Amino acid sequence: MSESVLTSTRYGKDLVRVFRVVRGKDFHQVVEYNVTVLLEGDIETSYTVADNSVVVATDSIKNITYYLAKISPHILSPERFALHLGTYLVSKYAHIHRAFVSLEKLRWSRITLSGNVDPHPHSFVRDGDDKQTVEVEVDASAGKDKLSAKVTSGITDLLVLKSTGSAFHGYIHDEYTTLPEVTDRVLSTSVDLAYTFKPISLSPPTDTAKLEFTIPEGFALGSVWDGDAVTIRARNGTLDIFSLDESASVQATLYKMGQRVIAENAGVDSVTYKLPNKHYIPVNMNYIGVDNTANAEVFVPTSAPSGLISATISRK
Ligand SMILES: O=c1[nH]c(=O)c2[nH]c(=O)[nH]c2[nH]1
Repeated sequence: MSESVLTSTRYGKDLVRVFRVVRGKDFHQVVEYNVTVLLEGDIETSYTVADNSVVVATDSIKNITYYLAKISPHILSPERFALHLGTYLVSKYAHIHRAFVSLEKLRWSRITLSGNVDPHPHSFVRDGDDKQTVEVEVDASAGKDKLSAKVTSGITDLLVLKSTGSAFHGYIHDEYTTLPEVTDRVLSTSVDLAYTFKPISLSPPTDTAKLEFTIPEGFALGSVWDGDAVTIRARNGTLDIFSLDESASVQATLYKMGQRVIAENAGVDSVTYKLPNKHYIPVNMNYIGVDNTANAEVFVPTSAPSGLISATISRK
């Protein structure tokens, strides 16, 4: 026993599902999040000597998440809601020094009815499996009045495919090579990208009971760090490059996507892409005397194994 030592601790609530409606006069706005909240602080004794007096129950962490979803003016912005929740937790509990809030925002887009141009005021459709992601770390270890935060946001599960405009040749040929070189192929990937904003300092709540909280100026709507605007630009830029690039490889296309995110978003320091190469393999029909190679039309979609190409592109 004496040869072991507790070297890190972190705990909290995972998979908190929360939906919020904001009722305006003419329009409703809705958000659905999957939230994870983890805490670090002076909690070692709960592990080492079963001291529960230092434990904010994970059930209470869940309740705080719902309560903030009810009262936070920042609920519609995943970055700002996560910052509010993290800031609240480290401010309320003296012995909690860091809060890690991760959330996924599911797509609910307004329905436009047939024959109408205006979107419906309170009906929505899940128009894609891709999710907006946010990871916020609120750090109070330098003092409760000196809060700082790191914010990483992104997109995951954005499934794309192009039926031409992609080649792959010139790679190493040796005794292990079976892959034929191609000047035209189907390219498909499920885009996962995450961009890191410049670090920010936060104003702690002036009154934790009233939950007054000042959002850092950078994350105000319309600023270069406005999370929703960055997400829309990153999504559109990624889809543009994917469609327009005459792809020499997933690697080369990925790099162009990353350059575009850095160029278009002054508040972003770096962006990491993870792109699985979801292979579509032409079916060999030689056995029946049919050529399905040069202008292949029939493919086997394969989910495994897949290539996995990743890189981080940073501001110089
Ligand atoms: O774009 C690609 N990059 C690779 O590294 C690779 N490797 C492979 O087998 N096919 C591909 N395609």
